[in-house]
Amino acid sequence: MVNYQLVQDTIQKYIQSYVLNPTGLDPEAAKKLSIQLGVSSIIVYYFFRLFVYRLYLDPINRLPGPKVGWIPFMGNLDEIIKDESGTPHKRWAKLYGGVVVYHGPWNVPRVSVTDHLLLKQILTTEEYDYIKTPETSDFLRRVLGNGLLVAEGTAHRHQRKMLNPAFSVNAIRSIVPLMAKPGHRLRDTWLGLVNSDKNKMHGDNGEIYTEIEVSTGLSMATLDVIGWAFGQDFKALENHGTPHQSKLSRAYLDLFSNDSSFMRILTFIIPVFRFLPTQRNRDVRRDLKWLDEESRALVQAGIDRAAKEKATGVSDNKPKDLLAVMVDLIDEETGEGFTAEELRHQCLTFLAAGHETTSVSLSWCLWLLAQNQQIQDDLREEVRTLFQDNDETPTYEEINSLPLLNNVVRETLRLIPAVPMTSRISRVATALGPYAVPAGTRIMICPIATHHSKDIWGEDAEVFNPSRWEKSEQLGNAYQYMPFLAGGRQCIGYKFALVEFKVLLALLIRNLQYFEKPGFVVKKKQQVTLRPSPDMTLWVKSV
Ligand code: HEM
Repeated sequence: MVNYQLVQDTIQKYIQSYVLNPTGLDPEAAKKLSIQLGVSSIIVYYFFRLFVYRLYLDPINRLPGPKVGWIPFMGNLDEIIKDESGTPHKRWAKLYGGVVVYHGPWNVPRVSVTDHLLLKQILTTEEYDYIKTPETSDFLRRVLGNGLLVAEGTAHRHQRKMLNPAFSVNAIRSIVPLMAKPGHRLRDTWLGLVNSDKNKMHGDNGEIYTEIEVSTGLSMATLDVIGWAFGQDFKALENHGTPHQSKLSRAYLDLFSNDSSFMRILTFIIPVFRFLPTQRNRDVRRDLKWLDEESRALVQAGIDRAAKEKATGVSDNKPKDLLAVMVDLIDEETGEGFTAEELRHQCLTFLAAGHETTSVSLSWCLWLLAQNQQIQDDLREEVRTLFQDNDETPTYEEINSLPLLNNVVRETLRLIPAVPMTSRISRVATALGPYAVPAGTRIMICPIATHHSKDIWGEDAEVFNPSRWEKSEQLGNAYQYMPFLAGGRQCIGYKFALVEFKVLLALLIRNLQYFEKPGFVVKKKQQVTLRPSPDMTLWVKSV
């Protein structure tokens, strides 16, 4: 046990013999002086560390990059907050090249990489020398569980190898019919609104339109798709706004809401603020509790279903859902499958990573089509060929056979990638081109910057032009076009997402026409994904 009296006596003895006796100060003045000295040393230390070292002495500053902004200790945050997500990074890439240093909160240096060869090095050749930043992983782990998205090193390699079969073409082919169900529901909901007297608006041309906030419906529909993929009908869309709405959909709606309050920005700069007893923090804790409860029930139901089907032999000829495949996965090395708790974490990962990304992409896609009526008409015509005999449940092959649908999806993900930026931290000292990069350096990977580069895509790089993909063999390589990232951590669900995107879009475009709402100004806000802010609202007519 610490003897505090002894510690205090010893300190006093030292102050007496080394400070008071030589200087002749009385104890009160000495106390004041030592407090002053202590405080000024702390200020000098932090000034040196956060300002002098991070901006001038850290060797990383040899890389080219912009000067810091006017907010003290906040690096280039003024530019980052003022502009849309990725815009400063695009500008810096153009001004300074494919590898740029800028500074984040507390002047922490960040290296933005847009050069495709260096991206290949980071994402593939030296993949495991770069890990996700601990703050991002800690934040994501709270919502997504301890699954594939936040795993690192051998744990990641192991989980990825085990989970790959669940996302194979064969596995996805069998769930395509399930993906169509939420699409039918959402289309019918919107058609119902259009055919009702609600939300009617008069256009300048004398026509009558229905105003629909599309983001929420799309979010509920994509959550339902993942629900079906896990063998359950979440009824997120059906029960939205009713007392029967599930805790799962309420939690996700709240967690992914467009909350850009001052407190949220402060929490981003000072992470411990998330422990303050604010209403927002209380809501987040409640949402996480709900996710925990619901994911437990979901996984247990999947395990019970699999056991029952095995016992009765029913499963043999039936296509398996994603959860059933995951329940059956066996690690070749250990002969073990996932435990219920591991399955729960992976499910939480797929639920969150899978539904939000696809729903924001669909929101942006409808908005782009609303601005490009000719492309929208052409797409509708193409899609109608698929639904000629009124069978609205396309197969995997059918949905992938439509060239314009394919190009519209690719182009939407190029122009407005749902994940415009992601970050890594170098685990070991390395070199990026001619520049030495110390261990612990933050690396920003900005697909949006390469996606908008005129050098790669030509003068119309920032224009929605699906026809550019007709000559796709001449277009950007895997490290220039990367809505799903590239390398060993490329989105495991990308085939699932592309098919889901196409199925939902085809169903939603068949009988509905989308228009921009006059005067509606929408911003692209990055809250993990690039969300429309405010929620996307369009004018709609039936056709
Ligand atoms: C349009 C839809 C989607 C987009 C744009 C997208 C994009 C991405 C991106 C950029 C990453 C890499 C993040 C990083 O490492 O920093 C990623 C990872 C991941 N995505 Fe997706 N995603 C989509 C849909 C889905 C779906 C439908 C699922 C699952 C059902 C899914 C599951 C995952 C998982 C588990 C990871 C982590 C992979 C790993 O680290 O090995 N995503 N996604």
